[in-house]
Amino acid sequence: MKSSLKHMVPPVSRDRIISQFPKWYTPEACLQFKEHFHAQVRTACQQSAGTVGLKISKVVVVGDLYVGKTSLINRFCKDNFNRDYKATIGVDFEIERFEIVGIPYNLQIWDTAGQEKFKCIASAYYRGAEVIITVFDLADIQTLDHTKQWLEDALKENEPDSSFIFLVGTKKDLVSDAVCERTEIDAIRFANEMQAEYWSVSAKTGENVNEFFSRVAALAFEQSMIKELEKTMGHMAQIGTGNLIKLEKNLMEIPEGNTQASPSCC
Ligand SMILES: Nc1nc2c(ncn2[C@@H]2O[C@H](COP(=O)(O)OP(=O)(O)OP(=O)(O)O)[C@@H](O)[C@H]2O)c(=O)[nH]1
Repeated sequence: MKSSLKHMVPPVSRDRIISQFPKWYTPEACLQFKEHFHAQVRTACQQSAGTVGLKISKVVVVGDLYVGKTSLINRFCKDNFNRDYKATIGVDFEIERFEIVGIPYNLQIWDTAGQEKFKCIASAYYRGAEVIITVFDLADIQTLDHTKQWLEDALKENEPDSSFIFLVGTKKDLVSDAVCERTEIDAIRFANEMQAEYWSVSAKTGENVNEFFSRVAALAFEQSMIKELEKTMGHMAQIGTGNLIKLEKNLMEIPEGNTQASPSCC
């Protein structure tokens, strides 16, 4: 059995540096099509590099038991893979360090138990998730059917439209390309209904795992920077006049190519 909350002190690891906006897996189910960080975010990062405090975003990973949630996280955070199954008891978490456009940034990744008997413990940790990752097994199509329920449960604990949602098919190494392509058609339909971005990955081979988490980190980081800039702009408007000025356009509405700054599906 995997222990719950076993390490309160995260292991020291090297920062993962992201300077370009990582690409989506498929344009048919992607949250944002842009190729660059938002201009205002880039400028703010350059101006404040070395002076801002550490930023952190919470990620929760949910899905049926045995779909490979722990393996996905372990492949990314520890670059290892264990063939033996050890059920997660309740929850566990890892912290992964990034440097995005010069700013230090952490993802706090919560691994939750898929077993029914641990569900009430795990669901207590859903709150405040900037990212919800719903996982299914590409080799077990039934687990895809259950992802909507997992997402619904996680969304109940969070403010509406406050989280980026990802749908991830695991164990890509276990299915042929033809089966993977067929399953992806259903998965992409699910992802669109869930307003999620879709990825197929393998924890065993590592295929798409780093690319996927880089995408998660970049989207969550940019979103948190935009929120902070909006707060600062609102604050400056208040200081400037002594009265509350309602900003006509907020940063989220500034068009930049086909950027979608809010967590919604294209
Ligand atoms: N071939 C293959 N096996 C995988 C992959 N990912 C996970 N597995 C195997 O699937 C089994 C379940 O993996 P876990 O990561 O423990 O599943 P989980 O979703 O965390 O399960 P719970 O903790 O019970 O919720 C293990 O035996 C893993 O070795 C993968 O990408 N490829």
